[in-house]
Amino acid sequence: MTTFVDRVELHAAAGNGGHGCASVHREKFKPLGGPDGGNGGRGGDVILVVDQSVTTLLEYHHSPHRKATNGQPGAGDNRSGKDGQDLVLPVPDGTVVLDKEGNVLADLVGQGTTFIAGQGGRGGLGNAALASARRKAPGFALLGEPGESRDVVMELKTVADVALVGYPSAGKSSLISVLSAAKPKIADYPFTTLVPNLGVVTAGSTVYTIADVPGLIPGASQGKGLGLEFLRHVERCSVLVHVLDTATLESDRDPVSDLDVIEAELRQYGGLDDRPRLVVLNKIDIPDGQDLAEMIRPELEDRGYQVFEVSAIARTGLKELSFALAGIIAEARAAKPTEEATRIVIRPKAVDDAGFTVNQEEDGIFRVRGEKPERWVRQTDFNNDEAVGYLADRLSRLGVEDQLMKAGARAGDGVAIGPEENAVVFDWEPTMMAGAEMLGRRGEDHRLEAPRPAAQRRRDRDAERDDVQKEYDEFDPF
Ligand SMILES: Nc1nc2c(ncn2[C@@H]2O[C@H](COP(=O)(O)OP(=O)(O)OP(=O)(O)O)[C@@H](O)[C@H]2O)c(=O)[nH]1
Ligand SMILES: [Mg+2]
Repeated sequence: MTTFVDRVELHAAAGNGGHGCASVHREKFKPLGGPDGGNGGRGGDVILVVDQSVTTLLEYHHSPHRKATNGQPGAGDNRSGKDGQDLVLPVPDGTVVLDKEGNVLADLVGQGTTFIAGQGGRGGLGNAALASARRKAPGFALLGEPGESRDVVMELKTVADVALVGYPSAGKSSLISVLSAAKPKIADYPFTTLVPNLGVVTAGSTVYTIADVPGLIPGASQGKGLGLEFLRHVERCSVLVHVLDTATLESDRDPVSDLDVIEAELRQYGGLDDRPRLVVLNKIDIPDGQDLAEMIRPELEDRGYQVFEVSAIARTGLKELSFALAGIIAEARAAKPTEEATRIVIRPKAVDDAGFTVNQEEDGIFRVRGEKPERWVRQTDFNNDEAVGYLADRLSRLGVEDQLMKAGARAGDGVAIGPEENAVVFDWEPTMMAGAEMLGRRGEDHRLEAPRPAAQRRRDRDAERDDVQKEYDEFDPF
């Protein structure tokens, strides 16, 4: 039996960035030759790419954890670390990527369409790159950033040429099993098919795909039964085939009213009106079925349908059906102007790149959120005072200090940078951030210290800021 997995969870872990290197050039008779620590390499991305030769998500069902390689650390003598390798994961055409809450992140259609599921971490700058007029020989380097780790859900919206629609037990799965090499599960009770099956049919020189999906019942378009799940798959097919049961034992049904019910559901769902349709009358191996088929054929043809009488069990009428479908598909393909150009899906930016927010929380802590401040914190080696000072300069230049002050933060207040689960917490000292390791001064109450007059404080800060500003005008690594 072929297993068809159309919904999987993927845990994508991008590679970490390599750390920058802090090193001093050494040469005979030149004891202090200047900083020459190289930058760390970028961590590899985890990238999803549509590959039309891939038909299921089964592989990710079996091994859902995927990791790209890390960037290498920088080295002395200005040697940069090697970048990590991107991990390219092939996915079937029609894969929809969602987050855990069910929001669509990307809809991947067309060979080569890509989506970055996990972004590799940036490499840290080495001390050579961090040198500036003011900081001629930095004794520190930036850390590489951890790669992005993300859980996504991938769903397959079938991209088949033909969709078989009909009531449960009309014989859709049986039909696909005899038209193609697919071996779907077939049983004698409703809703056998829980996920779509995909079969490949060869008729003459035309090769096309046919999707077998869960049976429809009245109310499907409103989400009854597996209706919506099912209709999601039909959306992309270019031909619809009504599979009608000519031998149903349910007394209140007959093929023509079945057809009306299904058509009403399709109309309700919408967007499928332009798709060509044809009708298959199945189960004519049963004598009553054969009689009924002959009786209703004229009515269906009057409605404009091309009608095929078949038996999936006795395998009759199949050739005519598969060649008729091949004809319609060949025509549809010829009418399609050109192959859709490869579309690159660029992941939307999560937060405003330049911005950050400061909020005081219930416990009195001031929380700073924003891409840059959070990144800078990740890049900082808190065991190195100079690196911590550099971080303080960066934050001050971005205006984080100003905002903290506006939000009412006072010297000694707790400031957290980053999300709740993963933040770095400081005791705040204006224009000088101390690392968490320097928190030892318990018992001192900053509020008791005589504060500088506000105007003086501002002047001092501005003077310092100008200095920092100048340095940054001269050099900004990002
Ligand atoms: N006699 C006869 N029985 C058939 C024929 N085609 C299918 N059946 C039987 O009808 C039952 C349902 O067939 P399926 O192929 O599972 O029907 P389905 O349309 O896929 O059903 P769902 O997946 O529930 O929507 C099975 O017991 C089949 O053996 C046929 O041509 N003749
Ligand atoms: Mg079925």
